[in-house]
Amino acid sequence: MRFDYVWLRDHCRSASCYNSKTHQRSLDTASVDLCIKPKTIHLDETTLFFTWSDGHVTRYDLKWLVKNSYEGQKQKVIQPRILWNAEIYQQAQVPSVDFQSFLETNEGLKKFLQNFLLYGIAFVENVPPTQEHTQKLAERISLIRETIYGRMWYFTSDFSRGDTAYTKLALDRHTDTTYFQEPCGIQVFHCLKHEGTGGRTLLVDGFYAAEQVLQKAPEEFELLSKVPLKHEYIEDTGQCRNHMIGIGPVLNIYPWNKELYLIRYNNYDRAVINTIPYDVVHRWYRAHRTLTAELRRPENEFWVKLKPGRVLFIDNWRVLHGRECFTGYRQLCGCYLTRDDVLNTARLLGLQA
Ligand SMILES: C[N+](C)(C)CCCC[C@H](N)C(=O)O
Ligand SMILES: O=C(O)CCC(=O)C(=O)O
Ligand SMILES: [Fe+2]
Repeated sequence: MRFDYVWLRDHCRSASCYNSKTHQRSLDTASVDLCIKPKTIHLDETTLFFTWSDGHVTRYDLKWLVKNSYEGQKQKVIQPRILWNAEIYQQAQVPSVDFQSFLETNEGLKKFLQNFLLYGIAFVENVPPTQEHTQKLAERISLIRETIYGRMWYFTSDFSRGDTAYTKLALDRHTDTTYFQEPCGIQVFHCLKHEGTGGRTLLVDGFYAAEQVLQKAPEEFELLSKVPLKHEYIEDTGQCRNHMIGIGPVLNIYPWNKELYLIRYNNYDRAVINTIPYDVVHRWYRAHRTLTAELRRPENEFWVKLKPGRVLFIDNWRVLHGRECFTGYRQLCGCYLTRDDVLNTARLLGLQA
């Protein structure tokens, strides 16, 4: 491990530099001389001591340094996951959590969140089929993210909004709200009614597909993670007028450990490509095709029929959803959740997130 002297001064946990009650830094980092060097360095069994030229002493527990070093972080993931195709997911026999235990016990909630974090999807069973009960579930783990679609939404094939979701047509796999600078973190679906045929939900682990691209064509994975492009939502129907634009690459990775954290994939809502130069755009289409081929492999498709009482939570930064075309009357309700607040709940229950 290697540590920079400014870094070592900046992270001093002495009472005058750091408030351990609020967990906030009191030291003004801008007042640290960028050429700072310790006057003396001393090491005992467990601790490293630095005395700076003004006499201030900084001490570091060696274990703390190991944990917080760049070299240490590089080997770790922020969020442990189990990547899946249909077979892996089905074999895992991930249990659903019951409505009562989800709402009333920390164990139920923790079990649910653990599965959700690992697989990017999770179900709650025996939920009374109403919008109010669905909202209760949502508010147990997070804050509802209000969007142009409302807070809790309730939709059927009435084309009340200028989007294909509000029809009976099939929808190919995609993530939602790619046209937001920060796409919604979690999507909640509860089918309250369906009298008719078809309408099954398709789920595909986008990170599993991306991992296959990384193995087969690493330069294509790299391109998809480097090249930013736009997604756009233009609505002009009746009272609803909206124009949203979101910019970012298809694959978003942390640079220090190359861990994927967000896939932005929606071929319907992808805007005109004008952010990729001529000499790159063809390679980008090739890379996009490779990813699409992985996402479309039948063995990666997990199909479920949503039923009243069974609420589905989808990690919209990871798992793509779609639907089969349908006939008859079909009513879906749900909402989006803010990702920060789901992760907050998970961390407070002791989960790594
Ligand atoms: C879920 N709800 C029906 C409210 C919204 C649908 C949004 C559909 C949009 N094309 C997208 O993929 O973001
Ligand atoms: O109707 C469905 O099952 C899902 C439609 C959809 O993709 C959405 O609402 O985001
Ligand atoms: Fe969608």
